[in-house]
Amino acid sequence: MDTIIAIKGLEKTYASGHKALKGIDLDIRRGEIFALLGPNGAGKTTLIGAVCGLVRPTGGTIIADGHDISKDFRAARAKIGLVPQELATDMFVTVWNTVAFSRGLFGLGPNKAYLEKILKDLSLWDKKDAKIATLSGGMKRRVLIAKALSHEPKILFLDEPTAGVDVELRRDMWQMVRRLREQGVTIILTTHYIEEAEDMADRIGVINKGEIILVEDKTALMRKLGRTEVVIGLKEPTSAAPTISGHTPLISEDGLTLTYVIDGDENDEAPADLIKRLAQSGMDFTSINMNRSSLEDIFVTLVQ
Ligand SMILES: Nc1ncnc2c1ncn2[C@@H]1O[C@H](COP(=O)(O)OP(=O)(O)OP(=O)(O)O)[C@@H](O)[C@H]1O
Repeated sequence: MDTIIAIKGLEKTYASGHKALKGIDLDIRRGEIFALLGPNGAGKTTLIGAVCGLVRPTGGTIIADGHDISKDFRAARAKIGLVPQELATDMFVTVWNTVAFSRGLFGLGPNKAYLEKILKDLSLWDKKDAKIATLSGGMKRRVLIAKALSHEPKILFLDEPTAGVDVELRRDMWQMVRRLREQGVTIILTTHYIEEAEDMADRIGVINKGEIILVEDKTALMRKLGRTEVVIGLKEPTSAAPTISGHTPLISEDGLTLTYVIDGDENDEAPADLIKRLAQSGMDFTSINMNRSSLEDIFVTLVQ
């Protein structure tokens, strides 16, 4: 497996004495989309900050594309683009100039064709001469992304990219993320919108109280921890719940609803099989509902 970021024993204790990262070990694979999930205050921003050189770790090592962040910072940082949560500076500069300036910070010469392409991809081209202060919140977000991409990074961090963003920008953003991945860029994102991680990510990491509690392939995670509830509405109340293929249902108080729970690691056909057998048993049912647990359910269970 080709690792692009290797984090070992990473610790951060703030001056306040708060331990925000407690010995993080994490490998990010080249070319993947990795979603880092965690509740408020879990340490996501601190972890990203440490990799991007904004937070000075108090222990451990970070290697980004072969460069040690603390010993070889400039070379490591040149590989990384960061889309932070907020735009801090540059209010009176034009879109074009701020993006070109960001590129220059990495010692790269101007590349008009490249900058034009990213501005066009982000629907910012017609705003290229507008001052940042005159842009809407969504447009400012697009500028942040353009700045992060200005030096052609191999690794892109997106910290809560879609918080407070409208539907159109969210869609554009994910299209762009997919395009970048196709070009071989590795993407690490944090999000509170778990359905986005479910849609986009190849792997999921969960951080809680400064510790990584799980890193898993998304599909494997859904399979392992996800479950399906088959809810059967009955015509007549029952008190005797039929056990089918080893599954004993929960019976509602009125005896009219049976809920069978099928674990995620069972056969894909298990729910259909169960329904067929119920029908064969002669039971008279009026409705069938299937609820699959989402990544959100899995996440809440894990963090609890
Ligand atoms: N500069 C700082 N000084 C002291 N404590 C800090 C500092 N920055 C962050 N913390 C604390 O470290 C912990 C981790 O914060 P961090 O911002 O990394 O969490 P997060 O997972 O990004 O949270 P959120 O989802 O709310 O953005 C929190 O308890 C926070 O209060």
